[in-house]
Amino acid sequence: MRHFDLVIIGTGSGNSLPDERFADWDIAIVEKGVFGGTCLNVGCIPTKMFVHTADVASAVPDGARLGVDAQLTGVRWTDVRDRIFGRIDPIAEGGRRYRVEDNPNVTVYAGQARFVGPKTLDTGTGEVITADRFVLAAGGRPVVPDVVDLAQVGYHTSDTIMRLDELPRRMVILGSGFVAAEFAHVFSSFGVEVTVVARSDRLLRAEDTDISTRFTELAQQRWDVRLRRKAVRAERVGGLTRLHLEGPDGAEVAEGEVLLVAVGRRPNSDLLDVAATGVTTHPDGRVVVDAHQSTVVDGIWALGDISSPYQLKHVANHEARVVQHNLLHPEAPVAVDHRFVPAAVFSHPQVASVGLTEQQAVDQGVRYVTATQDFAGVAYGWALEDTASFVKLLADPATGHLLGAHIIGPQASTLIQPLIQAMSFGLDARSMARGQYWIHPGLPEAVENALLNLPLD
Ligand SMILES: Cc1cc2nc3c(=O)[nH]c(=O)nc-3n(C[C@H](O)[C@H](O)[C@H](O)COP(=O)(O)OP(=O)(O)OC[C@H]3O[C@@H](n4cnc5c(N)ncnc54)[C@H](O)[C@@H]3O)c2cc1C
Ligand SMILES: NC(=O)c1ccc[n+]([C@@H]2O[C@H](COP(=O)([O-])OP(=O)(O)OC[C@H]3O[C@@H](n4cnc5c(N)ncnc54)[C@H](O)[C@@H]3O)[C@@H](O)[C@H]2O)c1
Repeated sequence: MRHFDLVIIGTGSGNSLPDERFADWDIAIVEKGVFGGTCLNVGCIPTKMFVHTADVASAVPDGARLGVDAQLTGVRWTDVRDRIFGRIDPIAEGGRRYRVEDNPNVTVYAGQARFVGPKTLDTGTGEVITADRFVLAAGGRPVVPDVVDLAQVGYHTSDTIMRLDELPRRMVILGSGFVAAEFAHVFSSFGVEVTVVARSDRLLRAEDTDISTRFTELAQQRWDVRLRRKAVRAERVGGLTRLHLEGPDGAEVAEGEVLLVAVGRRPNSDLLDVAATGVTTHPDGRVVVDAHQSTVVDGIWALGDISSPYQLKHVANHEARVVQHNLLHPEAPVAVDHRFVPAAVFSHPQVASVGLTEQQAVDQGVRYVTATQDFAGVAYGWALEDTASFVKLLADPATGHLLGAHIIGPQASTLIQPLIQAMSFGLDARSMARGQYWIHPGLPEAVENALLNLPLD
């Protein structure tokens, strides 16, 4: 049985670990799919390439509002798809080739790994290996809900929906989180009639209530949004998938040529059988790690979606940097920093957030004040003829330190960055607002005004 210094399972953020500092380590990498993981192949990167294309398409009919009459004459779906994956697929293959051909100290196993004993791994290639150290970076996978006949009828997840052969006329999306909001924007902008089926009474309900309420109102203008619905059964009739729902008005059906299931993701710890090596998991399947990303087993670390409370690439990358340091410097380990984790939903409109929502501040009994600023109240908002977008801040009234920031509107994912910076470096709201110039008449003036609106002590 071959023994390694280090085995890395998963080539998403895990693939960034071995650099020149590991040149004299004997390393195995096990990957069951293509190199690069979720973000590169089926996540952040292709979705945002589709989202930008959707933004361009949806701007055409939107022009009429401003006096620009233009017509969208078509979206060449297969050209869009092939442009995007024509760029991504070679990167994934290049990543694999780099490890296989250019890293003499790295052995790549192309198989689905599974622990079969303490620090003993079946690589899924017919070879079982052992190692002093393991890094579990095997990510997660889409949850498939318990809906009668769903498996027989067939469905897409975010893993497959971007590779469709043709655009459907209608699409049903089950779920109301990040994936649902982004793909509803993409496909509706391309001319597909989208029905979004949500269990809750709001889309993006994990966001601050003011934000998710506004997002839901706007979504209802673009998509057929069914709230408080439970999907109970699926059937396929005459080329259509029919999703049978139960809701406040009784039984009903949502139907389309294509069904996208987007009800969350779960960690791959079960398929990896981490228990066989003594690694423990939370009830939701996340591997238990300490502040150093170390599992309960000495010499086994975990990072990213398999263990993190945040299923986000920037978090997986941060945790990978922590693990990398701790592998190299076990005598001086560093801790992970999850204090101010931001996220953005690249839908239409965009939503971005960091820190506490108002509901969390109430639940935690934190003393806070809030302020909002509509984009409509600043000059660039006039240029946009914006009526729906706003910035909402929460701050400690005594110190002026920001507790949370939430933005809905164009460029929300960019506008929020200085607020993340202020929170991360302890800059108070007044100093941030008045200690720097704000370019006039830029959209960040909405952030400036929100800061000034805070009723601090
Ligand atoms: C549609 C979509 C859009 C997203 N958009 C964003 C975004 O805009 N911004 C953002 O921050 N995050 C986004 N995310 C989340 C982000 O993609 C993940 O948080 C991130 O990729 C997690 O990285 P990871 O390294 O933990 O896991 P992954 O990237 O999932 O890597 C895990 C790897 O392990 C391999 N693997 C799994 N099990 C085994 C096994 N048993 N044996 C061998 N190999 C195995 C998998 O094949 C995979 O390559 C998105 C996710 C989805 C699904
Ligand atoms: N822009 C980004 O950063 C981005 C984009 C996409 C995905 N992601 C990451 O991937 C994760 C997974 O995305 P997601 O949208 O699948 O999950 P999600 O957790 O964002 O949303 C899932 C939604 O499905 C609902 N749901 C759960 N079970 C259901 C059921 N049986 N029927 C109907 N609805 C049900 C939940 O209430 C929730 O609203 C996200 O949490 C996020 O961390 C990030």
